[in-house]
Amino acid sequence: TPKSELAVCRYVLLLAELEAHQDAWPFLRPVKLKSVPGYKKIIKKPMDFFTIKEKLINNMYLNQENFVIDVNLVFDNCQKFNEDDSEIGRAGHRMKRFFDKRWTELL
Ligand SMILES: Cc1ncccc1N[C@H]1CCCS(=O)(=O)C1
Repeated sequence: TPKSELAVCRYVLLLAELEAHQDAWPFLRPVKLKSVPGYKKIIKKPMDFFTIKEKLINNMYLNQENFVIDVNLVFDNCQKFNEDDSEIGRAGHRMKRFFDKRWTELL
């Protein structure tokens, strides 16, 4: 339906903007569980922008809520594992602020 097509445009556009952001580098691919000690044990549901894109392409987001849930999972995992005052922690806060602003602007 036209409504859902417009909704999909919103996810696709926003995902592209997230991936293009200068602070996106920690979130572009799944965290390497073998090279980040503790991550596998501490973070129960890893998520990243590439995985979100694959789910979008495979039509796994039945509604926009599930898309927002996965995006927020990226940032919640980041806040859980990384100090606020760290390179990746700060990038996560900046990316979350950017996403929240753009998602609202595109409403
Ligand atoms: C988001 C996150 N949280 C905790 C640890 C690491 C990461 N991201 C890594 C992703 C692979 C490249 S990197 O290793 O530089 C950064």
